[in-house]
Amino acid sequence: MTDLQIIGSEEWCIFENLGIPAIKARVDSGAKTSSIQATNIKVVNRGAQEWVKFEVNPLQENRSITIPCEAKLVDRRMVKSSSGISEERLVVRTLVKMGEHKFDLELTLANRDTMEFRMLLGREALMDRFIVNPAESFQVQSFTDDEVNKKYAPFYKEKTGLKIGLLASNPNLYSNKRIMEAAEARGHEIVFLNAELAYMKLDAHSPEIRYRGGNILKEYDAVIPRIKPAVTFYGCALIRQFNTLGVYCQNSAEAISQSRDKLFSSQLFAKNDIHIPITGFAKSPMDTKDLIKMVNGAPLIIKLLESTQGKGVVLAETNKAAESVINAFKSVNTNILVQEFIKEANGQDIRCFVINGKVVASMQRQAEKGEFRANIHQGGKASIIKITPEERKLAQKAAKVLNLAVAGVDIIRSNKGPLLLEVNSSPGLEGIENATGKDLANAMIVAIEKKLRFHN
Ligand SMILES: Nc1ncnc2c1ncn2[C@@H]1O[C@H](COP(=O)(O)OP(=O)(O)OP(=O)(O)O)[C@@H](O)[C@H]1O
Ligand SMILES: [Mg+2]
Ligand SMILES: [Mg+2]
Repeated sequence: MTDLQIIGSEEWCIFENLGIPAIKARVDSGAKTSSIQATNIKVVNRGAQEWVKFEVNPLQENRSITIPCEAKLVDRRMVKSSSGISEERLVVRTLVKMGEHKFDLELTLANRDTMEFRMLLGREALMDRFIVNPAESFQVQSFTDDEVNKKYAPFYKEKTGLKIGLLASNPNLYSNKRIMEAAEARGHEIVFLNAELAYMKLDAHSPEIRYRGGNILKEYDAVIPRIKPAVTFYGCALIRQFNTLGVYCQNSAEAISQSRDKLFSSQLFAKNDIHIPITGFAKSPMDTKDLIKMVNGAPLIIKLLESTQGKGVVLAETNKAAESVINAFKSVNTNILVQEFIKEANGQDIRCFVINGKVVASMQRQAEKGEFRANIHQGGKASIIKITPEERKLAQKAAKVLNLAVAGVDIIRSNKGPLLLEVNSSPGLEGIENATGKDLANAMIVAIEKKLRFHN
């Protein structure tokens, strides 16, 4: 017993094989296995042996130093988190150095829980080596702040770009992948933020945004909101919070929420002398007949107030059909608008991509045979189109009225001239980049640089 070394409640560990020069561990005899905070965990096969690639932020309250690590995978274990949910944790084995002691250590990769300490040293590591004196710290070896800083000096990246957050839901979407790619290519740091995993502290003195696990999101220069319709309400609250924290948001919460409300945005367009197809809206089914007459009768279009990808857009061919569809929606308290059908468009519409007030790309969409909706999701085919100066002006004005820095503006060609159909605040990139060959993701990042007067 007597030749066991005494250790304190916190100690420095060195992992030469992982490339971690020093990491402070909480000695935790309550835990069997040791654990380390790890993100971006990936299992890779090397012959018969499985390895794990992961990243460690070894310093407390410092996410700017990230060390990419690799170690042998030795086990997968189910652990119960404090909230009672079981999840799989990977266990790796690697060499640790603590003062004169060098030994193989099993480490659980803890990817989610908030860890004040980036590492816990459990019983297995202590057994037959150390005796814990919880009243003391750094009994094995101790480093001054200066020494720690020196060890980490090579890891400090010189900050050359902006720090951008992509506030969205699915990192695998074409548009999101392209935006991440474009920001990185221009030398910025971009972080994918799942809107539903962020939460806020509302406080006059120290407002915050935190992320699942407890990290505080700070030092962001800009946020690109790509909020899906299902999370508009919460996403916009987050954007306002980023704004409060002084972060530039490429589209504002106000602009996004008003563009999502087809009735409200139609009112804004009408008020600003932007031509739209004749549109009616009524609360009561008592007036349905007159509502139909008001938009010049069938065939007419019925639209759910909040819809995308053409899913909530219906063509009613006769007055009778229109009346029953309208009243059916009303009987389930669904808000709809009724609109004159632009037959002469022949299933075509025009999508203009507007950035900072300019149309930067445009395409024509042609509906599938037998379909009037030109949406790509409804089988529409895209092609390049040269828009008229009038259409360009219409698109730019619509984006301006809604105060959107990035907008997808849909226009339909009618006998009365171009009419505005709607404006999208998170226009998709795939269809229009493929059709036009333009790098719109790059244009979005350049637009942020311009707004922030950033020069590299
Ligand atoms: N009044 C109309 N007359 C003729 N065709 C129309 C009319 N309104 C819509 N369409 C067709 O239906 C498609 C879908 O309509 P709209 O863009 O209003 O709906 P959406 O579901 O919001 O689509 P998005 O995915 O573009 O947000 C349009 O792109 C157009 O091709
Ligand atoms: Mg829409
Ligand atoms: Mg549309």
